[in-house]
Amino acid sequence: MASAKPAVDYSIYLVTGRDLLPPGKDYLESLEESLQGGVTVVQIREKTADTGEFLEIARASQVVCRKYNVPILINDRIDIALAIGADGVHIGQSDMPFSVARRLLPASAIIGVTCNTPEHVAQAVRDGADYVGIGPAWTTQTKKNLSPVVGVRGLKELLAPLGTSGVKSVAIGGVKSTNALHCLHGAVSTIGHTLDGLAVVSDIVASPQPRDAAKRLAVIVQAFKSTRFNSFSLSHSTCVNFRELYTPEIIKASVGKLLNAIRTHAPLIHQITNTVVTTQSANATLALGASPIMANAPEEMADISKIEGALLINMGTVQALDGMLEAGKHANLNRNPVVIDPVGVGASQYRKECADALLNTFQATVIKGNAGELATLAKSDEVLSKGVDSVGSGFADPATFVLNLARRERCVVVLTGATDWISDGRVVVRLSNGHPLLAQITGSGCLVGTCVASFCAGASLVAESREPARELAHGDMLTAAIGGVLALTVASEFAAAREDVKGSGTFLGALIDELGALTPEKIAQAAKVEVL
Ligand SMILES: Cc1ncc(COP(=O)(O)OP(=O)(O)O)c(N)n1
Ligand SMILES: Cc1ncsc1CCOP(=O)(O)O
Repeated sequence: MASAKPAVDYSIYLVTGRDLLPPGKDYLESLEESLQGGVTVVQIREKTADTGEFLEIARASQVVCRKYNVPILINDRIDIALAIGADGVHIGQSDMPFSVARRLLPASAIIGVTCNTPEHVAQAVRDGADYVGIGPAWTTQTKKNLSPVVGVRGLKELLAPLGTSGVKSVAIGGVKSTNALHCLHGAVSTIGHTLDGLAVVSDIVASPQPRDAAKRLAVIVQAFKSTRFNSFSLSHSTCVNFRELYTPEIIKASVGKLLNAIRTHAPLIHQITNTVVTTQSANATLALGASPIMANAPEEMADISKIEGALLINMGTVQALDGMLEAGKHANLNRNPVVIDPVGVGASQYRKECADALLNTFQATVIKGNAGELATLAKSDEVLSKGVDSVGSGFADPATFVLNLARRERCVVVLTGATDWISDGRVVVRLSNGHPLLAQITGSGCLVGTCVASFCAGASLVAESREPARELAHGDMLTAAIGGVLALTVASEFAAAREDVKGSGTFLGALIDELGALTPEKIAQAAKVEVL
């Protein structure tokens, strides 16, 4: 074993699995190709080999790893690690206790520990582990007796106990190039702790081209790591003064540009929405200048999400959860923004489970809801719901609430009500437009979701940077969310002021008309925007 602790780059952590090799693919050839593709650390995991065979495989693998100067770790077997002088070991919760492994191994040995709960992580930190393998992030066929899936949002909870310990972390379980960016972006603790890498078996080993498979992952991890603001951590506000970037004047001007972009490009707004508001949502989309498509079948999601636009998932009548999950995954893959409207999420346990499934399966760009809905998502009992409505006067401190929820869910949060509150985890904006008649029509909140999705598509179309390896959605989604809310609330004021509006029935028609008649100038004149 080497004398000094090797510096390990955990970015692309390959765990071997010979059973998964494609027919005809040689193990060592696959390993070497994956190293050429950018694997930065290798763990030899042999669940079926006897000791002699394991030793032979480990030795042969070490020769290949040394050629690329990549550290080699051994799964479970301290004896094999000692025998070949490996760089370290990976141990699970039911393997050799950490203290014994530490005693048996040289001081220079890297020891990594599997952690499935925050308590496991806290213990690994106390023990002095070098890194933790946290997960399972998703379900996988690769490991028997898999622990319960924690999901991307669970990874974030597992990162929290690492604190300032310096212990490194990799996510494991179902990690693939198709979900890698979601995993990295979503798994950031509230104090800004990010993953150090991704641990992968099948996405590389089962590939006939492991070099390409490793490269795909490496590009994503490197791009994520090089992003200056890859987390919603407090440190942001010390680097950039966001309140200078987002003044009310700048916001109003940017919203106008997004409205023009929608009108010019008519982006596709894919909406999986409830049966109550489908027609009015489609009409509102058309009025704004975008192009609606209402499509629920999982089979069509891959095709629909290839067209540039945005996705709205409205949980008002959850009839198509499979379609919603599939649509969200494909939207992330194609870098289309995703707006989630968790309508009535507090009304039933089923809806709560659906919302969890959605938020763990793909990364939302914007979550929009009333106080009761967002309180349910945040697991707060400060505001209660009755059906799809919020009960009571709302949060005592809505600004802090939206800021924290945005940081927790790693997206823009829109809290609707008489006053609307919007945050991306860095800036909080208060909007004070709207009219009481909005409360007299069904689905006015759903229309906000439609407008926000349309503006997100507009923001994506005019985005200055388009880096698919680094961004799950291109463009300024904070401004987009503000634009969507302003469009509906400002239009509602114009509609309510019309002489032909006699009540809620005529108001709805006038509202659609006024959405169609909105201009950047009208929005800029009427918008009541405060940046807090
Ligand atoms: C990086 C990494 N994380 C977790 C595991 C799982 O290890 P363990 O819990 O010991 O289960 P087996 O791998 O032995 O099935 C891992 N191997 N690597
Ligand atoms: C070893 C291990 N530990 C938790 S999940 C897992 C297997 C991960 O394999 P894959 O990357 O193919 O999902």
